[in-house]
Amino acid sequence: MLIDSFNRTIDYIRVSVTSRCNFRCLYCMPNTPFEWEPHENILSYEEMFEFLRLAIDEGVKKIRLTGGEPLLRKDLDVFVKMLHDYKPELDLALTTNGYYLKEYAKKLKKAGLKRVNVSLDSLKPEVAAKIAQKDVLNKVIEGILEAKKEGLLVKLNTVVMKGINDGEILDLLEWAKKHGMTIRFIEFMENERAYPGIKRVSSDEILKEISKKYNFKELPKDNSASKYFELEDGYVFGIIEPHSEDFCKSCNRIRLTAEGYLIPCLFFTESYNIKEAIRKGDIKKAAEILREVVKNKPEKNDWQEEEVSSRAFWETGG
Ligand SMILES: Nc1nc2c(ncn2[C@@H]2O[C@H](COP(=O)(O)OP(=O)(O)OP(=O)(O)O)[C@@H](O)[C@H]2O)c(=O)[nH]1
Ligand SMILES: C[S@@+](CC[C@H](N)C(=O)[O-])C[C@H]1O[C@@H](n2cnc3c(N)ncnc32)[C@H](O)[C@@H]1O
Ligand code: SF4
Ligand code: SF4
Repeated sequence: MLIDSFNRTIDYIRVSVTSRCNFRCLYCMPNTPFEWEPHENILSYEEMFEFLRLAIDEGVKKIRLTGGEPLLRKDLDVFVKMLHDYKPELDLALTTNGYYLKEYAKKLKKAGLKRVNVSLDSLKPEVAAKIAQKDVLNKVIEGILEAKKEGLLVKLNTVVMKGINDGEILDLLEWAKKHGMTIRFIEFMENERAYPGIKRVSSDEILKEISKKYNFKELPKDNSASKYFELEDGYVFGIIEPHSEDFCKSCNRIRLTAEGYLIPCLFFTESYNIKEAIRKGDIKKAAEILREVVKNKPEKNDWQEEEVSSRAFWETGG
């Protein structure tokens, strides 16, 4: 079992399979990064699997594939199948911008993927295009509906930004409700790479907007990043509020990047690399690094102190 210095059990790994993306979201990667890692620096699926097998044997129960845009990496379904076949009861999930989901949903489901979380920031084509800096809405919606049709459990993620999509909170909630999907509204996490003009909408403001039309009650919190709320008719939505004081108390996760960096926390730049150990077949060393990362997880992020992170979301996978 992996337990950190604050007695939190770490049983969730988010794996960024590629840093590349076909969107340029204002809150994440508004500009194309200076240069991409050369191919030889990227872990192969087999190398990632070697490490993840070790982590699973140490108690990891949930693996989420993310990016950049994970569906840009070839044969993602093959990787999903490797993980699923190793431990079918894994909570195996994907976070995607949805653009290529229509094509991939069936294959991913067949390979053993259970869940998919899709970013949906607006229902207005021109607003979605402003945020992603590309005309994306139709393809994203088609992808979401196809994933649902294939029997994947679908959640929606919305980063709420002042003056951009904060007028659509109720519309997005009602769209998600109509389609039987949970939506989570995310507080923008201030980041040096984001477009400078982006302003966060707080969880209180989001809840206030929803309360204009609905009564709801907060549900007991588990170790998910999200708080969940239930409307009177039983529909459940979520809020992800990393600026709140108790957000990190239930942290159960670390991150692995495509270049082999293990990252103790989304906010900080600290990282450790397992590539050399894995390429040498030195599993003992990789296990030592994994324990070191868990031991060095910080108690909490610095968004709570109104600081700005310099860690790129597209590398860590969010
Ligand atoms: N600050 C912070 N944000 C996180 C963390 N984990 C996820 N998020 C953010 O929460 C949002 C939703 O993340 P997802 O990729 O859907 O993953 P998840 O919330 O773990 O998904 P579920 O397993 O369905 O609960 C994204 O904006 C992530 O960047 C975390 O450990 N810290
Ligand atoms: C980095 S993306 C990678 C996966 C995929 N490309 C996507 O957009 O879903 C993972 C998550 O990070 C979120 N994210 C990126 N930058 C963020 C920021 N500055 N604040 C809050 N959430 C952010 C996205 O909304 C998405 O839910
Ligand atoms: S949030 Fe996802 S889709 Fe948007 S730029 Fe970042 S990695 Fe790409
Ligand atoms: S910000 Fe860091 S410590 Fe807090 S929940 Fe996220 S990864 Fe964990």
